[in-house]
Amino acid sequence: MPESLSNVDSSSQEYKKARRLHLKATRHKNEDHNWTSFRTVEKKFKARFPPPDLSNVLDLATLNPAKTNEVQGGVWTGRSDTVEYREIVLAGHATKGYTVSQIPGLVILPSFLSSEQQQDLVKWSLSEQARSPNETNLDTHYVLPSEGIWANWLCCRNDPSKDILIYPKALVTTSNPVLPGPRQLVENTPANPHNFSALASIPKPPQVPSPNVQAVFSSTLIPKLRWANIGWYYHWGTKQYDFAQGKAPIHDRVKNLCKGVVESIDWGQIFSDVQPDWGDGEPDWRTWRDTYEPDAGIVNFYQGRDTLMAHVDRSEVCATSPLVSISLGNAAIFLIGGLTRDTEPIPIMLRSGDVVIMAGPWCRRAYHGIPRILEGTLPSHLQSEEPKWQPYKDYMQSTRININVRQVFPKGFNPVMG
Ligand SMILES: O=C(O)CCC(=O)C(=O)O
Ligand SMILES: [Fe+2]
Repeated sequence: MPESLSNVDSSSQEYKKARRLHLKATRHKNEDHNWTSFRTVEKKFKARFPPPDLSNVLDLATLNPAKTNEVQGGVWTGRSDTVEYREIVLAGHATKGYTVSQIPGLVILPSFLSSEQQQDLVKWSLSEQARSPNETNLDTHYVLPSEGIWANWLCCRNDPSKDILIYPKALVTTSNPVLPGPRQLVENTPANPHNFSALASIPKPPQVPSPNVQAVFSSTLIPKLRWANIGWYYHWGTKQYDFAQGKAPIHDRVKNLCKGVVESIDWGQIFSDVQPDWGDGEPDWRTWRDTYEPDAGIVNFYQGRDTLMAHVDRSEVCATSPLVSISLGNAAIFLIGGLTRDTEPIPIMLRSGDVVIMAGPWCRRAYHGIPRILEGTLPSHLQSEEPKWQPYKDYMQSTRININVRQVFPKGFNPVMG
């Protein structure tokens, strides 16, 4: 058994069941799959049996003495010496940053957020962001309560007499074919300043509500929440922003946090020894302190077995501007590779409170994804017994939240006015 899995109990019923299922599922394993390098690594981390070996996973928490309990208390631990990286100093911040030589423009800030900030962002994601005027995956199929699905659930959790049924949209609109679930794999044209008005004019038909869903209580819907948009609305069918829908406000809490992250990094240090090809344009990192202004994003809500397949986020006109990605709750394996799926990705452990920044032309075009949420990794500070935290604690037991914030347009540019 690999060193990193020495805590797995191979005599347990659960392990034996996983082994039985694995043997059944791999009866035809000698067949030639023709997978890309990315797909092969994804498959490895997704596997329930044998559980993945994390000895090649970059886990920067192992460098931090303050994280010893969290790291050693869990089954899942990676290592700090799997790839070449450089430590960077963050202006005005006590924690450290790291840049990985193999992925120019990737910056990892382990434990950047305090326990209080993590709790606040979990609350914000559920109670403020996953409700109108923002869109969620549930809006396609359900007429959601105006106070939001989370507030509705909090209220009837203590008083079942307040439980109201949430009705399917198909009952109130004309019904049509059922669409596949969220985050379908659609190859889209990368946006840039020259083609964005052509992309903006591609028809963006509304998602069709399923005629097969039933009226339900909010407790049934909460575990089905998968995403909520931030700022500009995203059209999943075409994988382009739908500017005609306008823009939901982007909360100061998140905007200021992301601006603080970008300002704390000395980008000269990041791009001093690696010079990715900036194409026709000048390297714009010199101006990010003034020009970085997030205007879109998504909050991803992952349940235990959810994954996010290899993809590139290329719908933003600002193709090099930093993308700031915040991890909360259970830990995950993040894979990041190269400009095609044929580059073998490097696996990185992301824990609650970590922030990742993908910046510059190379990193912003690198394939990345989440093949695995690591069960049982909710840190103790998110398991507080404080009464008001109880609903969040319960929900977070099996959840990872990722707040993924982007800049679509140069600061001050309005696509409607031009
Ligand atoms: O969950 C993550 O850490 C990454 C999410 C992501 O890549 C995305 O939302 O585009
Ligand atoms: Fe992404």
